[in-house]
Amino acid sequence: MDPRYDIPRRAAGGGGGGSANSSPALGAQSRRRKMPPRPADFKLQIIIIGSRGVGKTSLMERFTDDTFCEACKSTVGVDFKIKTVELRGKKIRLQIWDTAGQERFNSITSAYYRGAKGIVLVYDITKQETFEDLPKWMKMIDKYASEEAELLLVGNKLDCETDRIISRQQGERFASRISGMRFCEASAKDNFNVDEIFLKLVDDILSKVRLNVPLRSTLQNQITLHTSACLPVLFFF
Ligand SMILES: Nc1nc2c(ncn2[C@@H]2O[C@H](COP(=O)(O)OP(=O)(O)OP(=O)(O)O)[C@@H](O)[C@H]2O)c(=O)[nH]1
Repeated sequence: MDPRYDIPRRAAGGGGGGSANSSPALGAQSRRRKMPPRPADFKLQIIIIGSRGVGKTSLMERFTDDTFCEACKSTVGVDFKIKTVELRGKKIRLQIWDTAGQERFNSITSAYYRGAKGIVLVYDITKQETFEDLPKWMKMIDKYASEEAELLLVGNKLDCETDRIISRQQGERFASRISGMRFCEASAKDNFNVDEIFLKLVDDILSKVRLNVPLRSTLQNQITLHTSACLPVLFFF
């Protein structure tokens, strides 16, 4: 067995003694395997913010790994995951920053706002205080984020409809008062609207940048990390 290719050696030599180059079959195989993955066309950062326990980590992990944790540990400082998506025929590498909801980490998390091209602000539809905290998060955005950043308000835990405290209309009304802010409800647990949140945000970022300056000069070379997966595009907005 050739340890490099996991291919039985006899496939290379046609009965023994032949070199790898003498077999068209292995030649094609090895060429295929050596092909480096197509590099991302664009790279951009998205930050997820919101009060403690609203489901920021859960939304990120559902999107990047399609997993859900019933009893996650609270995030300390910041964490991130990478996911590569295909959109408008382009390969886009997303670096998603998951921030701690606890106020004591604000001095750490605020440092990550500046580089974000998209901001996902999350509240829990079953917890009044997480909705009341939204103006506080908007102040953080005004203070630390780029004015160009795309904003998306997410009411999470839609699967808990019977415990709902914040109506959809309240969420929509809050978002409508902020210029350019989109709104949706989602469930990390049920995997409802999760891909759509991130893909729509990326699509909005791409549209906006395209109107102003060439994408490559603004979005490329911000980060260089490994690739994980590709997704189809499904919009609900
Ligand atoms: N029912 C339900 N529970 C959820 C959902 N999303 C998250 N949770 C639960 O809510 C709790 C908090 O989720 P996290 O993802 O850790 O919340 P967070 O916003 O990252 O919390 P911090 O890191 O403390 O800021 C966990 O027990 C999750 O299982 C959801 O869509 N539905």
